Amino acid sequence: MSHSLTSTVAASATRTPALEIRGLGKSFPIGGLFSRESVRALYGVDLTINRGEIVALVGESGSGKSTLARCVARLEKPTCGAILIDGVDILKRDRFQASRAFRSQLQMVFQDPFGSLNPAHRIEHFLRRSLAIHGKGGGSAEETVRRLEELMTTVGLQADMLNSYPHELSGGQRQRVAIARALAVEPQVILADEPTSMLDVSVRIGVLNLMRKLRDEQGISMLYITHDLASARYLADRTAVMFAGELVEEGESLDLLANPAHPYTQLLVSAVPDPARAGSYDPVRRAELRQAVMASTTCAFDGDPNQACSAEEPVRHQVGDPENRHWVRCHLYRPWAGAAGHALAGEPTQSNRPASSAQEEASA
Ligand SMILES: Nc1ncnc2c1ncn2[C@@H]1O[C@H](COP(=O)(O)OP(=O)(O)OP(=O)(O)O)[C@@H](O)[C@H]1O
Repeated sequence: MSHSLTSTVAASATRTPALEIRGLGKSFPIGGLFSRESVRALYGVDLTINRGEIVALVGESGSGKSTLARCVARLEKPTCGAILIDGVDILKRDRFQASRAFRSQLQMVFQDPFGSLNPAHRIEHFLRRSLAIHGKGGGSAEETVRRLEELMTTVGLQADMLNSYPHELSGGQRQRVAIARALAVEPQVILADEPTSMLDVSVRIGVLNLMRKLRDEQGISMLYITHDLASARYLADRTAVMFAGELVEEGESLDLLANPAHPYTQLLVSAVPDPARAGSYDPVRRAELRQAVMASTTCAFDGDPNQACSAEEPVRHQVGDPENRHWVRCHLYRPWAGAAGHALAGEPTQSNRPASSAQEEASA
């Protein structure tokens, strides 16, 4: 898809998939040359990002977010699964590494705006190179210059900064250059791996607003990887939660973060101070919650983070209104425990358990 930087594309996300991840798995061999041991970093990941949609992938350190990003970016070879862009499985099309055609569909913005720009070159060099490699510079020298300036304006930078070196720019400005470099290629999907985590809090919001603008005005889809739930709520249409290499919950961001159903999501949410929720950050409650989760013997929280739910894998349960496309995979989930469906809510009593739940269970 090609889009002019000045054109305005419909703001609302369509339900047409831009990026589909199906059954993605990745194991890393460990223990040396003759070892057969491996660590499972990803398992059975299914995730769809529609056109003009931002999906946040959240999880704590080690949950597998970066491995997923690296597999999707073709920097790592998945053990199994499929990755489709516009319905075409790129793992089959680009057998060993990312092709130029693939790079023109999907671009990455990395965490470190300092490391991703070679200090020896002026900003103009990075953008001009992207335009040239992907043939997006236009026919004439004037057109290329116009395009360079347009890119700078789009990301909120002065055109005369094209002559600057990376060290002359602030972290936020450098991240904007990294985004401009990705935009130069006119990608359908941007994969942003913790793009604001190394930036000052004061400039983070500007970068998030820029990403929003690109979605709303150009219909670009984004996979936004972060451990910051507040920014996921602010930016992403939907949020998916990753725990020990598996997606355990997904839904519209506002609904999911207001009504977390998986104990892991509840732990993440409980760690975010929120003045809107009275007493939201209660360290005692959080400690109790973590203890309850860890004491459970029926799911991955039972001590071995690489172990799937002990006896059998949990299936997906719809949470609340189907319109919110909110689901959870957890044996502890009790649909009858109320709208929030909190996984750690106790067993239902005769009085709070709807007849329909009992019937559903009986007929299952
Ligand atoms: N090259 C590798 N070799 C062996 N194990 C790896 C390798 N890369 C990742 N892992 C393991 O895979 C799991 C997921 O790691 P990953 O870096 O994807 O997590 P993450 O959620 O991105 O964490 P962070 O936010 O700290 O980057 C971890 O247990 C990690 O130790």
